[in-house]
Amino acid sequence: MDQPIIRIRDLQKSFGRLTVIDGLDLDIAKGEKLALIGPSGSGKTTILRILMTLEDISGGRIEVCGEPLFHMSRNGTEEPANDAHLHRMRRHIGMVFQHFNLFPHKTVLQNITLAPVLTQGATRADADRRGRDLLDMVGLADKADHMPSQLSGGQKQRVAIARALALQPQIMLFDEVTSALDPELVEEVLEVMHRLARETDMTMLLVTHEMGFAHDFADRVLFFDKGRIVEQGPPDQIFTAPQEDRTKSFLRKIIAAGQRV
Ligand SMILES: Nc1ncnc2c1ncn2[C@@H]1O[C@H](COP(=O)(O)OP(=O)(O)OP(=O)(O)O)[C@@H](O)[C@H]1O
Repeated sequence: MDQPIIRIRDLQKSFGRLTVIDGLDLDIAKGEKLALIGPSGSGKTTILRILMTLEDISGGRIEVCGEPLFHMSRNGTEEPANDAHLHRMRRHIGMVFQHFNLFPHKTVLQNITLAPVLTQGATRADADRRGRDLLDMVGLADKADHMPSQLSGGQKQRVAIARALALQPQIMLFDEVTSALDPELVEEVLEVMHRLARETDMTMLLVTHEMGFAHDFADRVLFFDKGRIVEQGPPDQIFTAPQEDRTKSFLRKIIAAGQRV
């Protein structure tokens, strides 16, 4: 692998006495599409939140685009060096959450243009133009002037994706983006993510309980359990010929519950 866009070494994360990430090593290549799967509580979301600097770390090292994400502070904890460093690092990464977190009193277009204008100094005209292009890309060109309350859950999530893309990140993190949606709205969101995966060279990390989607979407699937990567490989290998007992038993339960893998 050339210089990885994300490099994680011996990452540790505890909440009090609970160890959630336990010595994680991971290199992610630029443009790679990764799916993180595994039982509830295995630490998948925590990894995304750490990369987004929404959580600090208990030990180890993370580099994003060749730069450390955290520095050891004087009191011995790892944290972003200062606001300027944090701001610079956050520009690399966008995240879409399970709950869309749109600003309820802003229009759809304003939701998308607010951050580029406020944090990246974009002109209103440029932000509007790009915002409308992104709405077109997620199939919501006609909803620019609607309020979030007028949208379905699937539409809200597509706005949230457009909003994250408006900051032009190199890396996008998707945390269970369809799990709060009614089943009939899931497909429209997955379709947008498929298109992003196929048509852009963005690096994408997806935490999901939808194994069929992970299979179709990812270049590499990581199976997590208890804060460690138990097994990883191309989707065909993980889903049709898993090697580890814990992966096999996890997938057996998923299949028994009627899910496509
Ligand atoms: N802020 C927090 N304080 C204390 N414990 C936390 C906190 N955030 C997460 N945890 C715990 O860390 C563990 C890992 O949580 P995490 O959300 O990363 O798992 P996950 O694999 O994403 O699970 P799921 O698939 O259910 O989303 C869980 O036991 C969770 O309860």
